[in-house]
Amino acid sequence: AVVDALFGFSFKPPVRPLFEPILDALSQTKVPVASVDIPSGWNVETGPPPDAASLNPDMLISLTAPKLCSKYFKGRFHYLGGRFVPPKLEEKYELNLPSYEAADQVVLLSS
Ligand SMILES: NC(=O)C1=CN([C@@H]2O[C@H](COP(=O)(O)OP(=O)(O)OC[C@H]3O[C@@H](n4cnc5c(N)ncnc54)[C@H](OP(=O)(O)O)[C@@H]3O)[C@@H](O)[C@H]2O)[C@@H](O)CC1
Repeated sequence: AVVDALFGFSFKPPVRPLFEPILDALSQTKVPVASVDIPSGWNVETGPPPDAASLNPDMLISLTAPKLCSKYFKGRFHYLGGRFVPPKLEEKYELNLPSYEAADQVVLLSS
């Protein structure tokens, strides 16, 4: 698998030309791609760019809490990691995080 951790929630489209070949390779490869938090090139809320061939990873590992763009994820496995949110913060922002099993650091949200 290829781990995609190039851009996250601070990415502002359009991608600068220097990075275009990397995003093209990521979106065209037949090797499964595992994206960390935000698939590179996606908007944190609105997801894949509408006017470009975008990256569609096979796996998404959301961090802390799934971002809005995760509803556009069509791959096989969606995990959540980042088991460090204090309960008071979780309540304040109504994060409704799932329960982690035992000492697990990730939880499978959908497959
Ligand atoms: N912070 C936290 O509390 C937490 C953070 N977390 C994690 O960190 C991730 C966010 O990391 P991040 O904010 O450091 O930025 P990220 O989006 O990975 O990269 C920015 C870089 O991209 C560049 N760049 C931007 N646009 C570009 C373009 N069009 N074309 C080319 N380059 C462009 C930009 O360059 P610059 O504009 O500064 O020159 C900069 O170098 C987030 O997704 C989550 O996974 C979580 O664990 C939760 C807690």
